[in-house]
Amino acid sequence: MTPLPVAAGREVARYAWRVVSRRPWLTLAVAAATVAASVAGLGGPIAVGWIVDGIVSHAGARALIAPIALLAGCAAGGAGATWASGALLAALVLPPVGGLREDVIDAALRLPLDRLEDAGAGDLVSRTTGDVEQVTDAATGALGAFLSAAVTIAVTVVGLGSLDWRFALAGLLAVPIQAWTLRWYLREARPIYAAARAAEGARTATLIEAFGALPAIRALRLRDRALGRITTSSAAAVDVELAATRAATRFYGRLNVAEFVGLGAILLVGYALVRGHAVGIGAATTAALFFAGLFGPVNTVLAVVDQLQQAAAGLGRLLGVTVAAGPPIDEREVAGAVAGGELVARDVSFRYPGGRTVVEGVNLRIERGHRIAVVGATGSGKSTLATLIAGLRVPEAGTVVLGGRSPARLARARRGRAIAAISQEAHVFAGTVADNLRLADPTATDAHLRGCLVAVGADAWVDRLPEGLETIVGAGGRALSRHEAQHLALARALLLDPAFVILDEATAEAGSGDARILDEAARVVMRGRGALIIAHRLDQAASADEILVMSEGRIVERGAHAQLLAAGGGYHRLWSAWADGRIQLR
Ligand SMILES: Nc1ncnc2c1ncn2[C@@H]1O[C@H](COP(=O)(O)OP(=O)(O)OP(=O)(O)O)[C@@H](O)[C@H]1O
Repeated sequence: MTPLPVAAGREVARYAWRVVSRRPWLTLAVAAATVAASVAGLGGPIAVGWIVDGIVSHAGARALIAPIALLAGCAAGGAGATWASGALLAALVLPPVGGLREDVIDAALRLPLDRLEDAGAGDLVSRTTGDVEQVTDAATGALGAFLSAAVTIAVTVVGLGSLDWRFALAGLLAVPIQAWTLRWYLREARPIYAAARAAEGARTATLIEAFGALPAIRALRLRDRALGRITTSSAAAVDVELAATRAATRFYGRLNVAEFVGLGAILLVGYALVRGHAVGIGAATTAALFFAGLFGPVNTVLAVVDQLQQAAAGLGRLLGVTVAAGPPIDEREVAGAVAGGELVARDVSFRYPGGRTVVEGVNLRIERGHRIAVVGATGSGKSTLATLIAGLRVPEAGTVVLGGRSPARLARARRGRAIAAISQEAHVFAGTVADNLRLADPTATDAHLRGCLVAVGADAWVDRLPEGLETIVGAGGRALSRHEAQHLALARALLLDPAFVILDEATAEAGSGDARILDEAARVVMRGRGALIIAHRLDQAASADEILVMSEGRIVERGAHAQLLAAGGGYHRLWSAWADGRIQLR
């Protein structure tokens, strides 16, 4: 297994920059509100300093008016600014972050099938769940906390310096300890969090595998083995979590030492400055309170740095999928490629990771209006060839092109009208029958949908459904038979109106009523288009313009039905055996 790529730090920074630079005024407003909230936070210590000075100089009660007014003003202003900075930051970052999951799934759908298979479902699932949540949590909480704490620290250091530069210097004594602590923590934490994400991915993969194989696990009584694997992967994840907690505890312990050193230094400097009449007791009090007010923001910055780092790592994993998929291409490029005419495969070879070559040196040319059928024994590579021609997999050697573009590239179009592939597993999406059809064209009217169902002969059974087109089907709805699912997929392909169709369906027994209906529907879908049919029943191949006979990944014979029968070769033998019912292709 090769996990999907992770975007480099540069890509993550570029994404963050795109988010803030797209709305510069909003970004400036966030900065202004955050600074205002931090400045307002200094009002409390200053007011207390004034009160202390008033007490020391035996001033009357009137001396309290100014500090109380300052306190009230700063409290009201600070509350308003804090609210504004949170609301503005949310308006800035939440819309792009909110769309991340959809963007990643959209990108994953544009990736070649083998790339996704090689990465395993667990990788994509953990990215679209754990990583998206981490980034969203950071955007809604940690990012705001970090910004406001960082600005508060900067403003407070300036405030300390404005009282007396020696206060700022004393406060900065804590910085080397904090910096060292942070460096130590990040060095410790980074591999721990990377391991935690990996362990979580492995645990998800084990669970998905176990759920997927539930019937086999039951049938073969592999419960203990499956449970054992889940327990091992869970224990590994828990161990890493414990290591992370231990590191965090030591981290906070060391930060307490930094606070002690900094506050001690400020008090000592304050004592010396007051004795030397450089500052008043009020200013020294304000300085000590300023510094004590830094404990929270410093802890916040240092604590969320690590959450932000994890979120940045998660963002890297999410952007990695979009970078690997490349940007979506638009309909004009698809139309240009289709206008280019033929779908051509040259010397195409392919093997699954770690396996033998299953398609080798295949050449074929599909013109518009022509039908090519591929026949061969089970396992000869027909379905794999279909996915290569459809652009769902990328050849290991050789090329597949349509109008100068690779079908894999064209498959990145959101609604590619170049090539439609119908596989053996026609998936029924949860939703109404109409929803299932509209995946091909979201703007299609009900009349248009009905037209497609009538054309492929599926209108009769759809009309018999309790709510016709509006009947809920798929998971949680009415279950459709494989034949109905295939029929619906053919109607959807007709609605998509592609230039080429690749049909790889094997749902019905030869000679059955279902087979005749699906064959007729397939003929309607293929009409006027270029078509590649993976013939699981030889009668599907007989009327094709050209038949390719595949054996162990190679095309060993090619020609029209009559021509191949007359040649008396492999196709002749296959046909005779099939017609006698001695063999059954899949
Ligand atoms: N996803 C996969 N990963 C690894 N090997 C695969 C995969 N799919 C197919 N194969 C192997 O590739 C070879 C060709 O399979 P393919 O499905 O293309 O043949 P086929 O002629 O279409 O067979 P069938 O008619 O049974 O579908 C087989 O040996 C098969 O086991």
